[in-house]
Amino acid sequence: MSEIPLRAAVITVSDRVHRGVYEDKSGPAAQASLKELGFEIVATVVVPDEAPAITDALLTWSSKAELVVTTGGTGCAPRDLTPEATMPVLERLVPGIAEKMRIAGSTFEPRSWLSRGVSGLRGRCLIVNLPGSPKGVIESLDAVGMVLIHAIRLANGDTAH
Ligand SMILES: Nc1ncnc2c1ncn2[C@@H]1O[C@H](COP(=O)(O)OP(=O)(O)OP(=O)(O)O)[C@@H](O)[C@H]1O
Ligand SMILES: Nc1nc2c(c(=O)[nH]1)N[C@H]1C(S)=C(S)[C@@H](COP(=O)(O)O)O[C@H]1N2
Repeated sequence: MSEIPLRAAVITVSDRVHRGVYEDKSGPAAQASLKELGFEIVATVVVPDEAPAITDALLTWSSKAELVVTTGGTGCAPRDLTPEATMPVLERLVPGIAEKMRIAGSTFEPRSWLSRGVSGLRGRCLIVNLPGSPKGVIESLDAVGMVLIHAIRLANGDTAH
């Protein structure tokens, strides 16, 4: 078993959750799926659909975890800008993870193609944008769970295949 810790931070991007209009169900859904994959959840954060807040949270937690996932704000609505706030933080893209999530999602929800989420690496940390709905979170993590872990092991120097 690899010695690499599997610490994950979950960032919920939602104006309405941030304002308390409704309870965050997507963040807890991500936590549950990640725990099943063997991750320790080191942070759960809620931020509005504001680029500085999203970018700051990514910068903070990418230095303290091997995986940071965001949920929400990946769509085409005017305030959906999570991908745009994520790109400046990434050093290397891992586009296949986002592509696989969209392809897998399309079997459940044809509108999965409208998630503009990105995925990539900052140092040894893998960052992945998930869609905002709890259903989208679960479906997406189910589709890429093991791929995430392999990517993290490689990024952290465990290159055994
Ligand atoms: N964190 C969340 N918890 C529970 N439900 C959510 C969450 N994010 C999204 N959803 C559900 O998915 C739907 C579409 O996602 P959308 O991105 O519009 O929500 P949102 O990010 O909370 O929106 P906004 O940022 O405008 O408040 C929402 O109407 C809601 O039903
Ligand atoms: N697997 C999966 N992906 C999904 C969905 C879903 O239900 N399941 N919802 C789609 C919808 S309806 C939208 S609008 C986009 C963007 O959602 P977001 O803006 O909440 O991130 O995610 C898409 N991706």
